[in-house]
Amino acid sequence: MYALTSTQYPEVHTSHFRDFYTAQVKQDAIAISLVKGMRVGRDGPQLISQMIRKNLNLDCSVLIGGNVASDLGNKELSEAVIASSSREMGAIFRKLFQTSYFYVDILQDVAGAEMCGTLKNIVALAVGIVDGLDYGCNAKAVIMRQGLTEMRKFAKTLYPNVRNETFFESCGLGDLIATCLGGRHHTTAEAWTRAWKVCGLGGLPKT
Ligand SMILES: NC(=O)c1ccc[n+]([C@@H]2O[C@H](COP(=O)([O-])OP(=O)(O)OC[C@H]3O[C@@H](n4cnc5c(N)ncnc54)[C@H](O)[C@@H]3O)[C@@H](O)[C@H]2O)c1
Ligand SMILES: O=P(O)(O)OC[C@H](O)CO
Repeated sequence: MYALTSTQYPEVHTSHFRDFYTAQVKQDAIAISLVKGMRVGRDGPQLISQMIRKNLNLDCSVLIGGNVASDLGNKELSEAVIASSSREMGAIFRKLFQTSYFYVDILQDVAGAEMCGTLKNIVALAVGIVDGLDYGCNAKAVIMRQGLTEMRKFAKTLYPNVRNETFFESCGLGDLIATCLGGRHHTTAEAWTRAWKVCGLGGLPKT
């Protein structure tokens, strides 16, 4: 088993990366990405799984869910999906990840699951701003519901074959709720908004 850290992903499109890993990874290896995000370059948007598939010539699955790391570390009940090109491939990875407190479902919509994991962070920023403004539950419900709808529309614009059902799985609605309740994007946006209310834009850090 060979693990890449997220710090290695920005290099994944380079020939250095390809030469280095193809020398070490067996031809019949299979890959799974745990990264939430995508690369948008001059050649257009690319999912992490697409980059791995293209550059390393490996079949690549993804694991995505409402999985705040500290909760998982405490072995609290969590769930995720593994999205793979086939159910057989998903079943291989499920054996690796599923535990008594971490339930893993299998999907065959890799692009849909990965787009969910990427786009939910934007909705979490908006919910953090709403919390920073001390609005109540109604406004947060609006942002989360409309956010999920826009996630689906945007994903389908880029990848027309993504499935509607994917957005109601753990990678979609589940991850959206977890991130909006306790993720770092939400926490950062709330703190930024509270600071803005006190200091105004001039008092905020430039980064
Ligand atoms: N922490 C969680 O609760 C959690 C849960 C589920 C999924 N994930 C996903 O796992 C991945 C890693 O999350 P993490 O919590 O380990 O994040 P982290 O912030 O702890 O680590 C990310 C690392 O990436 C590096 N990095 C960021 N941009 C870079 C760039 N352009 N070039 C080189 N290095 C860069 C940072 O320096 C950092 O070391 C993310 O895709 C995240 O969405 C995290
Ligand atoms: O801390 P965040 O906002 O990156 O969210 C962490 C995970 O993606 C939640 O599933």
